[in-house]
Amino acid sequence: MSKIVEVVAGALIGADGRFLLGSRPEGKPYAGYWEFPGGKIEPGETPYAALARELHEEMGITVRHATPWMTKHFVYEHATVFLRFFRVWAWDGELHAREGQSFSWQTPGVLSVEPMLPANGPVLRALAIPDLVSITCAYEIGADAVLDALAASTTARWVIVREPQLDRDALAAFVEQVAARVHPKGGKVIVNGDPAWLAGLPVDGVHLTAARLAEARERPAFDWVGASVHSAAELERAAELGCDYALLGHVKPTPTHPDRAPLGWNGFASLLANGTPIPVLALGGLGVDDLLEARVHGAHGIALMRGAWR
Ligand SMILES: Nc1nc2c([nH]c(=O)n2[C@@H]2O[C@H](COP(=O)(O)OP(=O)(O)OP(=O)(O)O)[C@@H](O)[C@H]2O)c(=O)[nH]1
Ligand SMILES: [Mg+2]
Repeated sequence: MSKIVEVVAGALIGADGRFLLGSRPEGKPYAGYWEFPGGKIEPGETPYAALARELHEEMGITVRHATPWMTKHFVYEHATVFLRFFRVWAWDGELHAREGQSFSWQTPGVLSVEPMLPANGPVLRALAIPDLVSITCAYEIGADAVLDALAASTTARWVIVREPQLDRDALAAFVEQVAARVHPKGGKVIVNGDPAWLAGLPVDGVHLTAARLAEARERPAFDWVGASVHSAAELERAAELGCDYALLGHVKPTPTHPDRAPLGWNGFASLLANGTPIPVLALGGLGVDDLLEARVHGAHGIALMRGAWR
C-alpha cells in the first residue's frame, strides 16, 4: 500500500453563511480544480497548526477560530490522501492569492464553479446541511405547538419528523402539514419512519433509527438519508451505507432515554477521534446555546428536540 499523505483543508465560513473555495495553482496535480485551501501536514505538526500555517502561506490570513469537522480517505493517481476538513469561523487579515489562485465565495447547496476536486463531494453536500436541525415531538407538546412554531418561523428549517406513536395514515397527515409550513421557506422535511410508508409524501429524506440502520442492505432512495447512531461502529455503518449525516447521542441527560447514561462532550468527541466521513450532529438534552461547544468537539451541529419548540 502506498504511503498515506495527511492533509488539512479549511472551509472559511463568512458572516452571510457562504463558504470559500480556491482554485488549485498551475503546476500542481489537478491545477485549475476547485478546493478548500489547505495542504499537507508536516512532520510533528498538529492538524490545527498545519491548517493555520497553510492558510497563512496560501492566503495570508491568521486563523482565529476553526473547528474539526469531517475526514475523507481518497486514492488519487498521484497520492493516497487522508483529508481532515475544518470549518474556519474567524480569521484576521484580507484574502491574498499568494499562489496565484482564484477565490470564490459560494452559497451552500448551489455550486457555481467547477470542476471540484473529486474527493470533496461529501463535503459540499454537508455544507448544505444546517447546523441546527429540529426534531418534532408532537406526542409530547401537541401537534399544534409544532405546527404553529413552524408557521411562525422565517428560516429554511430542516425538520425531522419523529412521531413513533402515529399509525401510517396519521403520520402521512402530519407530514403533509409539516411540509406545507417548511417547504415554502426552502426547508427540508425528513421523516424518521419506515421508508416504505413515505412513497408519495412530500418528503426530502428519510431518517433511520439505529435498528433500521443495522437492517438496511442499501441506501434508501431519497435525496437525503440520515441515521441515529450511538457508537463508533454504528457511525461507521452509517457512512458505509451512504448516509448524508448521522445524529450521535445522547450527549446530555434527556427524558427520551432516562435509562441510559449520557455521553458527555468528551465521550461524544472520543467517538469521532478517528475522523468521520459524514457530518455528525450532536443530540440529546441540548439547546441552541450548546452549538459552539458542539463544534469544538467535532460536531457539524446539533439536533434539537424539545429545545427546538421552546
Ligand atoms: N488543499 C486541499 N487539498 C485537497 C482537497 N481535496 C483533496 O482531495 N485534496 C488533495 O490533498 C492533497 C494535498 O493538497 P495540496 O496540493 O494543497 O498540498 P500543499 O498545499 O501542501 O502543496 P505542496 O505539495 O505544493 O506544498 C492533494 O493531493 C489534493 O488533491 C481540498 O479540498 N483542499
Ligand atoms: Mg495547498
